Amino acid sequence: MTAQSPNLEYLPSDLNKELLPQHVAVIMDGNGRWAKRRGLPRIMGHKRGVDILKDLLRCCKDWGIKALTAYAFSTENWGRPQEEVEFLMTLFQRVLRQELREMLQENVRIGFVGNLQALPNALQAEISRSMEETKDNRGIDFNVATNYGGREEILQACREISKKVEQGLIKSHEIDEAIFEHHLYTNRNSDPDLIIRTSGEMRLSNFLLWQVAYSEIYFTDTLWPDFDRSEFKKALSAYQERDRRFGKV
Ligand SMILES: CC(C)=CCC/C(C)=C/CC/C(C)=C/COP(=O)(O)OP(=O)(O)O
Ligand SMILES: C=C(C)CCOP(=O)(O)OP(=O)(O)O
Ligand SMILES: [Mg+2]
Repeated sequence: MTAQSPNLEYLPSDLNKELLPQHVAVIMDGNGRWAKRRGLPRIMGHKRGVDILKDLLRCCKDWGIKALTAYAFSTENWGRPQEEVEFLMTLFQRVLRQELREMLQENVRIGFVGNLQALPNALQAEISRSMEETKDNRGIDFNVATNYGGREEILQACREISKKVEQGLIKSHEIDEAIFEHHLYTNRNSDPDLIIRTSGEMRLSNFLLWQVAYSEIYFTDTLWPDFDRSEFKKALSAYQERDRRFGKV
């Protein structure tokens, strides 16, 4: 996209630029199984998963996709062994620190969605810094869902709106989709056009429950650490075959 990108990746000629999703969301599942199959500790799958995510972000930006949202840690993932949780929190922090400069150069606007106050303080500080420093970038919106749960997001929106009703700032009959969406974590982007879940599981696992109302969903058996550009291209080709009717005929 940008003139200064030295290794700009062009959109494959068999994909239609006019029919690209504006917003892609990914459930990056299968890291643990990928590692296990290689006799490696699960965390090696997460490490490799970071490289895949970085490449996907670059690809989305080069191909003209406006927003990428990645599910990195669910509200239920706290139930994993403590050492895996700790590894993930440290990994998020380290990757943010290491990649910030490049994200600035690449015109990426970073966002985080989820209950961020419950994250370790050092990670919260890194999150605030990366969001602040990239806030004027417009190349692509990159949202990381961390300590994110769709149900929790809906509940906190209800609480915020109820408070405003109590304070007389909103009347209950005025609550509509626009007001509700304004109180969701994801309020800076339109709903995802395409949700991709890797690893063969066919469920949403509490991801973007409100926002997926009319998203196209693509499931693949490929594990996240193997989800390279050619896999992404397959997902986009499948998306371009879909007939999005939005309830109309
Ligand atoms: C900075 C940043 C955004 C980094 C992203 C790192 C990353 C790839 C996080 C995903 C973590 C996760 C719980 C993946 C699910 O695979 P799983 O562990 O459930 O795998 P399994 O289903 O095979 O057990
Ligand atoms: C990808 C992330 C961050 C969460 C969903 O994957 P999980 O592995 O936690 O989901 P379940 O298979 O347990 O539903
Ligand atoms: Mg999993």
